[in-house]
Amino acid sequence: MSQPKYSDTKAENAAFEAEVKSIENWWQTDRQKGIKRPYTAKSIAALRNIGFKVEYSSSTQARKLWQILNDHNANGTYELTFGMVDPMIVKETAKFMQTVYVSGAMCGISQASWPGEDHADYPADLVPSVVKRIFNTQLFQDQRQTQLRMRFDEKDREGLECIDYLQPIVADADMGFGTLTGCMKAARSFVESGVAMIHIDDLAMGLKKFTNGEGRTIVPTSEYLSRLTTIRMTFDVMGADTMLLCRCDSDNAEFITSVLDPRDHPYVLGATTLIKPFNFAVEEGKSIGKSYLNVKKEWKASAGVMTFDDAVKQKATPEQFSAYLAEVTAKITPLMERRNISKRILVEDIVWDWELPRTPLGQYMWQWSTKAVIERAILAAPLGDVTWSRQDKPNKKDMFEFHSEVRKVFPNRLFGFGYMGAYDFLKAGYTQEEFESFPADIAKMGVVWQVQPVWNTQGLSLHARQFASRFKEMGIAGYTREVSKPAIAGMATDKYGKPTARGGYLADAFFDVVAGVEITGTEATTS
Ligand SMILES: C[C@](O)(C(=O)O)[C@H](CC(=O)O)C(=O)O
Repeated sequence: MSQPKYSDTKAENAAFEAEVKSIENWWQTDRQKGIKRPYTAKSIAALRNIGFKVEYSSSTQARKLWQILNDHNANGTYELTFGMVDPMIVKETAKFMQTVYVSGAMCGISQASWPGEDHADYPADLVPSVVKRIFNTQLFQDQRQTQLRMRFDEKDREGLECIDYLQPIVADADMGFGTLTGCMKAARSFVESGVAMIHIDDLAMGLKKFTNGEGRTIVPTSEYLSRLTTIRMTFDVMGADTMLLCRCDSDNAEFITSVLDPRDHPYVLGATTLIKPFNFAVEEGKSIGKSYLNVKKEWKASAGVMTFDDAVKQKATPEQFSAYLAEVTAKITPLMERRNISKRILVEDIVWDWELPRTPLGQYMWQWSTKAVIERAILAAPLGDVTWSRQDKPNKKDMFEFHSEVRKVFPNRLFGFGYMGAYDFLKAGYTQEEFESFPADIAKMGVVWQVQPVWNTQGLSLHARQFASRFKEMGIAGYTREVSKPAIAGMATDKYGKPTARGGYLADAFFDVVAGVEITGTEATTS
């Protein structure tokens, strides 16, 4: 019979109390102390493998990233990186980039066994598996470099490049893969992959549209906060310092899945003329061959679609409306109370119905605003380490307002920002100079981690297309001239002048060590 884990319940209590204390102490560290949890250290301890501490590489990488981003924040500078999925490309960027980004969209299109658009419909461990491959390659390249360097004596080593291959990896955790337990498992896989930071957003699963003119669909604030809490709880249970980037996709969102959270009520759209439901209008439109978008536009106009507050404003005098606003903004005011307050002040019922505009997929219509995005980001911030408001297109006013308002509440907040592939700064009203200085300008507001996520489908595709066409023309002789010779010339070489790209000497070193041959210093050979 095996030994029981504890000699008696007193020993068990002592081990449990020690675990609680160690969590409390950990939460006081510089890295952790800014996070506000809605649960206790005791609850986390009660979910742990007590007395069995695993130190994850993810924590090491997260602490490194935390330092990098805080240094940028202190200096008003920034890290600008791009999306990568191929470990060998990551290796080449190590000399120039401090971080690596693994994009969900790029994994979905190029790494899943069945490719697709950015729906996060691939297996939940796909992005972690890409991160793991990249992280293992980083370790390998670092090990290869150690082996190469240790073959030289100290003086000769001075002329050899010495690269930090272990750039922290930031990865896309999309919407958290559905259920609470799904979200937990995804977070666990990310930690085990060696990731430094993941981002999670407030989008609804399965409702992303790309080209049909429909906007994004978000989940209620409460669901977004539970996703973030689930991730944070998983990190805490694992004892991982992994960073959490709270991405908010409410900018330009058009729909919300549910109206259960009163914090969302001011932004839900309702009909002020009680016509037939939008759903019916869509069916009728279909039967006579009208496009969905036209039906939507016409229906919204006939139904007088607006927020409840706008419906009140339309009926109230300016004094009545100010009195109404003063009451409803004093605290979280659900729709029912908004109705009662407006009725008391205006002495009439406001005709307004948020069920009529529901779409054939059940979404409620939503009026996005920077204020709504700011409110979400502020609620989310204490659970995470970095904030990112994803924008459909660059917008000067929103950029400034968002970051400065969040900073009024969290003065030292770190932000991330993604440059979507189709962004056109000049069309969005920026001058060329403003565009050039944009990354540095937003860094001054705390936007310290910046990314171009979709380089794979732009830069890499462009290079591949150009190379394929050139290869067709020049053949293998041209390849040697234009590709292999310059590539080899650019590689670090071993002490005998051989290029070191794939680390053949590392492979051989394992054999040498087993055979008792010394592999360091001037006696080493690299044959
Ligand atoms: C950043 C992003 O989440 C990604 O998966 O790379 C995408 C990128 C894109 O679709 O342009 C996103 O911004 O939603």
